[in-house]
Amino acid sequence: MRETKNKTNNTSRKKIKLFKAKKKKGVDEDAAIQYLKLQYDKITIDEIKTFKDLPLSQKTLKGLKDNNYKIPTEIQKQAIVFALQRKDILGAAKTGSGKTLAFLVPILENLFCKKWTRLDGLGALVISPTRELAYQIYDTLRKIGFLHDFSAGLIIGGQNLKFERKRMDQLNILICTPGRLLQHMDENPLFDCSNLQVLVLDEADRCLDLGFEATMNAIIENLPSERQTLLFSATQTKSVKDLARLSLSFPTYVAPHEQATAVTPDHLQQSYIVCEIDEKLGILWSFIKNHLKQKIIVFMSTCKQVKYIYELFCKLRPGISLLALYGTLHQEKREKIYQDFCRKSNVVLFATDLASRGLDFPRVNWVVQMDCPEDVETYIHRAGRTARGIFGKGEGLLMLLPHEESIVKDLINRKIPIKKISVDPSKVIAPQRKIEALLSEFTDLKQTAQRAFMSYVKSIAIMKNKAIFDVKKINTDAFARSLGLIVPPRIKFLHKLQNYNKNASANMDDSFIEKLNFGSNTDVDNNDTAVEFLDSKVIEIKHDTVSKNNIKLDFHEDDNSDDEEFLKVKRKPSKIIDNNVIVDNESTSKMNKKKPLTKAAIAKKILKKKIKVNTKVKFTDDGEAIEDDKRKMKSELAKQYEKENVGGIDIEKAKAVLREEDKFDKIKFREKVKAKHKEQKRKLKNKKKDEEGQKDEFGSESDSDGPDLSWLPDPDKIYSKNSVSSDSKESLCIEDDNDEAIEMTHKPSKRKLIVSKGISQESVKPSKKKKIEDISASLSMNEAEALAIQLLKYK
Ligand SMILES: Nc1ncnc2c1ncn2[C@@H]1O[C@H](COP(=O)(O)OP(=O)(O)OP(=O)(O)O)[C@@H](O)[C@H]1O
Repeated sequence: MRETKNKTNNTSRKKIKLFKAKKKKGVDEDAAIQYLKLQYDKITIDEIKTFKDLPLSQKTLKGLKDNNYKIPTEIQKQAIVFALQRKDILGAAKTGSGKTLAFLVPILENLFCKKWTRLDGLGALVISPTRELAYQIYDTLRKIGFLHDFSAGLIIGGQNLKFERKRMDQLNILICTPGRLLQHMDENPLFDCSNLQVLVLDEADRCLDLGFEATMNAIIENLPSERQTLLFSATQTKSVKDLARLSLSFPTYVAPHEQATAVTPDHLQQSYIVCEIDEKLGILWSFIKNHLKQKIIVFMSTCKQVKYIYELFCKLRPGISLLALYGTLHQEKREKIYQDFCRKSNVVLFATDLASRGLDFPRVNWVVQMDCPEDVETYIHRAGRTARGIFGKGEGLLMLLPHEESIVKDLINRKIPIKKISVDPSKVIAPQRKIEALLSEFTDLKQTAQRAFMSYVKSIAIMKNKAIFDVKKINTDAFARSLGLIVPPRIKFLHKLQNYNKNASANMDDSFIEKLNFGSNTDVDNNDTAVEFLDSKVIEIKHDTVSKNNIKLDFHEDDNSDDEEFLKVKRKPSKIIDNNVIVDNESTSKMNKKKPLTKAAIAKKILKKKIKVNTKVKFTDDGEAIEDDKRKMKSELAKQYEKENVGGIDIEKAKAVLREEDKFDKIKFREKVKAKHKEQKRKLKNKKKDEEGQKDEFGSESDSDGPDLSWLPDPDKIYSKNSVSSDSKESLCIEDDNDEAIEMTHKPSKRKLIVSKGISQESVKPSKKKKIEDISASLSMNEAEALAIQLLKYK
């Protein structure tokens, strides 16, 4: 009993302990939240040395500590404090300064203090302009928020929409790209943002620019107005219009580096070179060959350029891993390339501006901007892929064409310390002959080169800053040759431009280019003459005009290497219609739409070229040509036309020939009809004759040639009524599942002779039948049997 008692006592004690612990936890949490909230207004930013000095939950602090985040960066200190005070924030800080944590920590704390649960739905929304950046943010959130009980989701294009759909109502924190988010808002009934507490736009200026305008407007419309809004970017928007779109009237502007001497990271060494367009490829090749132990990102203007340079360099084998990241790649490939670049060291990543914003590739040594960036902002983001974090170091190299050098002024005006350097010509090796040989060997590569050429020229033509980007100043022939194209692809709009130049000495203004058609078709002429197989000896490019004052670009080798890389940003290219008005892609694409290419138009094009159409000849097994009478021309005019025909079609003559041929066809048709009628008449006559012959001498019709069996008794009179006449085969029509009528022949079931005591019931008269039934009913079994035997004998 005692034992039992003891046992009981133990159990109850345990239970009490458990209960108490739970209650304590809840009480502790409430108390902690109360305490934290009280601290929010008492924080002095200057006194914050470590994350512990911030009023953050234990769960968040542990998450930060476990990931080695101990000392907050300037933007983190300021933004976290203001965000905890529930202010809207406009955050601007240098690239790589830790803006991601500056918004993720407040999100966690906000929801934690509100004791957010799964049942409360979506509490925070983070929008990123690219999939890779969204993935990166999600990854950081998972790392620092692993102790919290919130559910987080990554919603980006290229993923399984069905999978995302089902789980949408279970998410508390959503990291997404604008397009995919809007898709869920529009189509997914489980998407509910009515309870949203925090909205974050990372790379806010990009999210709010023209490319995303319509999508973002639609998203913002659907969000509750009562929310906290945090905007972050290294190149923050201060546009009143943008802020009004987000209903931000008095956001707190947090820009810890505003007074800094440079807007770019302190340990980023930046330089630029000026070269001719046909020297670029050789310089890039030489640069890579001189930095085989480094991690490098090379930015180019278009996807097609990236594709070509990547494929070409892979074939040229520089002796370092090569990767390419651009938007037209499949999502899975993009993810793999991103991961590969993060993991690898000694690697070159060729990328478009998709990879220019936000991506945090570890230990990148060099950022090379092979093409002039669209604007200063793009330059800052591209260059910012290196020298990241507190101790990050890196170098940036910008390649400019002589007429693009004016951008340097803009860079310097925006506090970007950049120096001009020159290339040591003895170190530049352009594998020109090798490239040409490769292009003549691989047709696909040549086509890729042509596309790269076209896409670059077009990208320059549609740039809005005409003071820097001038398509007329590009030596397209030299550029094509440098890509390995011996015959430069013909670009229609450039041709028009040249003709215009020749014919009119009038001033060439930008409006002319703007009027030209920049449809998506690349008007590449495929009439390149075959490239001769040349000796693949490497040619050295001599640079005679190296300025003595310029610092020499040191193509040193360095063992220090690391790698990572990433994605591309989808941007709707803007087009200038006049100098002040920029219109987005959608509207311009409508304007630039070419006439639809119909079959008739294609045919006309071909005919114009006087192509002689092949004739089809059929042969017998013995190899003799079978003449097709139908296709033979009959009229003299047609025969003469056939003889004369040298290609193409003389429409008028062809019409006359057809009219002549038509006469012969009509005669032939009449003859055919006559013959048909004759045949029908003959058949009718024969049928009549046959019918007459089938009648016997008594004039009766016989069904068959067999013996006359008419004397036999009618079987219907012998068999029962239930049985079916042997002559009658029923045809049934049954509709099957496919609504097709199936004809079924009904065979009667086996006939059963129903004979009552040997007498056919049909053969018995009804009055007699009644009598027999009466008699048999009154008799016993034995009597009935005896009667039946007698009757049989009698019969
Ligand atoms: N407090 C910190 N202590 C140490 N490292 C940090 C800290 N905060 C951020 N980092 C690291 O710095 C790097 C850059 O951070 P993050 O990507 O957030 O920069 P960013 O300001 O968003 O850059 P960008 O403007 O290019 O988007 C990351 O590798 C991150 O892990």
